[in-house]
Amino acid sequence: MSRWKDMNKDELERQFSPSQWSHRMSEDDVIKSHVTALKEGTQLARGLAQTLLNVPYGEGEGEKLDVYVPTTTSLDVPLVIYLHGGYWQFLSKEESGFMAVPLVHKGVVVVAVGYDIAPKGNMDVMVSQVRRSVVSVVQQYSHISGLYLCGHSAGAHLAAMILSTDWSQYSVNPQIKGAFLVSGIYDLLPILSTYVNEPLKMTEEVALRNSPSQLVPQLKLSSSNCDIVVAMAQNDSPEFRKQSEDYYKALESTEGLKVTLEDVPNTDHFNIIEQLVDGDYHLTQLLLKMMGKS
Ligand SMILES: N[C@@H](CC(=O)c1ccccc1NC=O)C(=O)O
Repeated sequence: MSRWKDMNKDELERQFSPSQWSHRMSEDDVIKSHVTALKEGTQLARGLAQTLLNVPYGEGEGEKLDVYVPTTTSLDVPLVIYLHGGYWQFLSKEESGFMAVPLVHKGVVVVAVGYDIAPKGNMDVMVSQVRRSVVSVVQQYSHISGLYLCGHSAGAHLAAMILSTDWSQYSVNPQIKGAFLVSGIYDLLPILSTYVNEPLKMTEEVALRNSPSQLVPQLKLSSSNCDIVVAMAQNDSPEFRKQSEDYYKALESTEGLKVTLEDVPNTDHFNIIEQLVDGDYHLTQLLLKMMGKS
């Protein structure tokens, strides 16, 4: 039984308006504060780490990524690829280096991927871009000790689509050791009739082929050795939380996968990811532990 099918448009749009569910601030303020926190964190990271900015991973203008490099003599250097959120229509890699602050300090490479948000890009384009960014990273950084993904909101959707890739059509087969999926959307059908889809203009067919919930068998084939953390905020809306719970259940019933559901207390859709700038934050610790770097 899915609840979203019984909702009128207003209720559905409320469920998929993360800013309406924060207990900390007004709708406008929580978004403003989110963008400021991500920007400031990214500036901090760019001051602390060695950076390679605007590295192309494809021919397109928007197909660039930023690399945050630790100064380390260790041979055990994991790499995390971060996919930013913003409903596939806001934000960019320019606000996406914040999580490098504690990670680079522990000897982890962080890569923030840029992709063409709507209306320039559409769902098929964005999914293709982030998949190709992973291929490019694997080719450039063959000496890393492990490849990990982290995505927030729409970025968690894109990370889940990467895990669900049939790599036979690509030049490499990336072995992703772990994935952190934070406050994501894994079934795109409920947003089809909402304001979120206005710039995306997805048809039902596009939504279905780009829904990780429909691609669990492919994920099982492609990412069978991957540690997956599905994290949701205590104050995410019920439908957002249901997206994480349902995806977790679909993955959990799959033999061989290591999947955990993290319900992060005292967080909302925005500060659940903003706090990755802090080395003491529960999810930062969990990510470091996953990479053997705590
Ligand atoms: N209408 C959306 C807007 C939104 O999700 C958003 C806007 C700017 C930057 C990031 C956003 N979302 C999550 O990363 C909301 O209600 O939060």
